[in-house]
Amino acid sequence: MQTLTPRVFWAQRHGDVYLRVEISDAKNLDISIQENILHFRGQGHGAKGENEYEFNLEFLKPVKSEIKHKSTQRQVNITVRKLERCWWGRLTMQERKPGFLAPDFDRWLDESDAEMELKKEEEINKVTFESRIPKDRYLGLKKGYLFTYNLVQFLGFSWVFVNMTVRLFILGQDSFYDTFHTIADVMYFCQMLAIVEMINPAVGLVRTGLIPAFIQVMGRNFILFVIFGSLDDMQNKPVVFFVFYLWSSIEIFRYPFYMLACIGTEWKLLTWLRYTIWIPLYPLGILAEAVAVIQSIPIFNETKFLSIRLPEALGSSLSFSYILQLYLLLMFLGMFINFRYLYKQRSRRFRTKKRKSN
Ligand SMILES: CCCCCCCCCCCCC[C@@H](O)CC(=O)SCCNC(=O)CCNC(=O)[C@H](O)C(C)(C)COP(=O)(O)OP(=O)(O)OC[C@H]1O[C@@H](n2cnc3c(N)ncnc32)[C@H](O)[C@@H]1OP(=O)(O)O
Repeated sequence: MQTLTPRVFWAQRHGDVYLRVEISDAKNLDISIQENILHFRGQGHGAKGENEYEFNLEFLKPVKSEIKHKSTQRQVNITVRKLERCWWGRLTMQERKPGFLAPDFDRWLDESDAEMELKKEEEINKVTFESRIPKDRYLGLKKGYLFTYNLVQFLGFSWVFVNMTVRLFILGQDSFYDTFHTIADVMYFCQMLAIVEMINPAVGLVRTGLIPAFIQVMGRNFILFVIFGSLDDMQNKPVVFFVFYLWSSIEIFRYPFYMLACIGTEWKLLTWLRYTIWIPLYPLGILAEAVAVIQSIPIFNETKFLSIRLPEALGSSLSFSYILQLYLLLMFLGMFINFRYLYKQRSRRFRTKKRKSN
C-alpha cells in the first residue's frame, strides 16, 4: 500500500475552518494539531483505490488544538476552531496554495456573506432565547410607574437647577444666601419621593444596588432635613447653594437617562454624561456636604438641639456634634462605597457597549 495525498476542499466562517478530505470508507484515522499544523493520516478509498493517505497543513493564523471530525462513506469532514474570530485571507501559512487543496464550493462564502449568515444566526438565537424567557404580565405597569417616577424627579430637579442658574445670573452671589427659602420645598418633595429608590431595588423593580441607593438617599436626606431643615442658622449659608446645585446637576441627566431606558431608547451623549459627570460632581458634593456638617457643629453645640440627656453621674448631656463627627467619617466611607459602585457601573456600561459595537 503506498502513501498518497488526498484531495482536500476547504471553506471558512469567522470562527471555524471546514476541511473535506476526499477519501471514502476511511479507517485508522489519526488527525491532530501540533504547533498550528494539522497532521492527517488514514486509510481509505481514493482516486487510486485503497491506500494510505497523509497530508499536513500549517494554518495562516492560530487555531485551537481540539478538532472535530466525522467520516462518512464518501469523505472525512474536519472542523477546526480559529483562536480568534476573524476572516483569513487564505488557509495556509505558505503563500502558494498546495496542489491538493481547493475551495469547497458547497460551503464557500465570502466574508460579507458569512457576516450576513452570522447576523441571521444571532437573530434566530435571540428570538429563541427571548421566547424561552417567561413574559412578565406586569411589565407595562412597572415601566409606566418607573417612567412617571423618573419624569416627576426630572421635572423637580430641572426646576431646581434652572431656578438656581437664573437667580445666579440675575442676583450673582446674593442668590447664595436665600437658596434654601426659594428651593427647599421642591427639594423636600424630590428627596422624600427619592425614598422609593431604596424600595425599587428591594422589591426587584430595578437592578440598582440596595446599599448604594440607601447611602445616597439617606445621606442626602440627613443633610437636607437635619442639617439644613432643622437649623435656621444654616439656611442662609452659601453652602446650601453648592449642595443643592451639585445634587441637581447630576439628576437632570440621571432621570432622563432612566426615562429613556424605560422606553427602550438610548441617547449616547446622555448615557455618557450619566456615567461620567459624577466623577467630578461626587467628590465636590461630598466636600460641600462635609462643609455643611462642619459649619453646623458649633450651632448644635450652642443650641444643644438634638443633644442626648445623660444620667447625672455621666454629665448633663451628650452633644449631637459627636454624632456629626461620626457622620463625617461615615460620609467618607459612603463616598468610597458609592464611588467604587459608580465606577463599576460605568465600566460595565461602556464594556457592554463596546462589545455590542464590535
Ligand atoms: C442617617 C444615616 C445615613 C447613612 C449614610 C451614611 C453615609 C453618607 C454618605 C453620603 C453620600 C451621599 C453623597 C451624595 O449625596 C452627594 C451627591 O449626590 S453629589 C452629586 C453627584 N452624585 C452622583 O453622581 C450620584 C448620583 N446617584 C446615583 O447614581 C444613584 O443614586 C446610585 C444608587 C449611586 C447609583 O445608581 P444605580 O444603581 O441606579 O446605577 P445605574 O444608573 O447604573 O442603574 C442600574 C440599573 O437600574 C436601572 N434603574 C435604576 N434606577 C432606575 C429608575 N429609577 N428607573 C428605571 N431604571 C432604573 C438602570 O437603568 C440600570 O439598568 P441596566 O443595568 O439595565 O442598565
